[in-house]
Amino acid sequence: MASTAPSSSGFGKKRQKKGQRQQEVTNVAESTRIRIAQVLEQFRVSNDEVYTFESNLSNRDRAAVHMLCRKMGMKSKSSGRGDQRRISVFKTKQNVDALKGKDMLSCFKFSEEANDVLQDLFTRYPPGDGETSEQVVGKHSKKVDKLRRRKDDMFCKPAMNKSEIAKRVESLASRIENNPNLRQITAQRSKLPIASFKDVITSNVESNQVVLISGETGCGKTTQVPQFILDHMWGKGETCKIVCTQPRRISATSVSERISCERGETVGDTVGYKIRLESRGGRQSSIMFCTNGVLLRVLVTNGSASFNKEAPRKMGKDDISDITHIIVVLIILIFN
Ligand SMILES: Nc1ncnc2c1ncn2[C@@H]1O[C@H](COP(=O)(O)OP(=O)(O)OP(=O)(O)O)[C@@H](O)[C@H]1O
Repeated sequence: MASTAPSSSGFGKKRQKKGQRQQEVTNVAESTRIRIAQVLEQFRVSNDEVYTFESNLSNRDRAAVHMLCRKMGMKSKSSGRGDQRRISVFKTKQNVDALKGKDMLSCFKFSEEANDVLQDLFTRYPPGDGETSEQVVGKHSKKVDKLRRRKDDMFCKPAMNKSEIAKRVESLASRIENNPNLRQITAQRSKLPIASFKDVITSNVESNQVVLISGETGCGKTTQVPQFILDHMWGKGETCKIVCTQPRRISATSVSERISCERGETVGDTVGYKIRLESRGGRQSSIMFCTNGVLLRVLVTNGSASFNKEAPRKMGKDDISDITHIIVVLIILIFN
């Protein structure tokens, strides 16, 4: 429980001030917070060292900038008086270093300890995604490496330009218009509880690295969220690769079938899957369903190619560097 008792100590005052700031930030309109986050993110990935906001920000907006800056590991300072008060944002050395290595962002780095745990886990239980244990821990030939690399383009972004994306969007709209069955499915989709959260979800996904979505069973998390993101990206004329994990192989295949059906397509077109011994779609699929094991293996082997010393795998970054969104299913059970 938060204490509201006044305190004369410096620490108490600091905490009080922090609490006030947090309160001010929660009072800032969501659209303003998103806009500020976008401006800060653009600055963070730019080569600029300082960014100064216009003097038209209110006290609350500036408080939001301070808070978001701290969250993003940057520094901020206000200067000037009255109407001329402005807030400037500065990068720290860590930001600059991270930026220098931004090509490496898609590579997951594990601590020594985590590497040991994962190595042990994968040696005992090699992830089953179609390879036999022998292939995972056994000898590795250049030929197998080459073949695997070619096969793994299913995690690459579809190569589509703006006009191809526009054609896809138009073709979906005309399929819905001309097919009564699809029209009915589309009408049902628009009545799902998650439908009214489409914009909130896409704007949050846009301005945050991690977004947690929780909703009742059947509200539409699994089938709708990947499509919200896809339609949003296509709406901007951008291609994407959305990888969604499912706890079971059967759910990975059935959900990809369901979403394909909702779009009047067959599996392997816009939506595909990759599970043990089987896959549909590939590079051309913008949404890929796979088991947690498949994704983990791809992330781990790319994050640390020499992670398993017995079987150094040089898969190259191509496997994951194209993934724009990862949707992981978390099942949280609440017992009363
Ligand atoms: N194969 C299917 N055939 C017909 N309707 C389906 C099918 N799969 C899903 N639906 C419909 O789509 C709705 C949304 O399902 P979805 O799986 O996206 O919900 P969810 O929020 O992910 O549920 P859960 O938390 O149980 O995974 C369901 O209410 C159901 O009516």
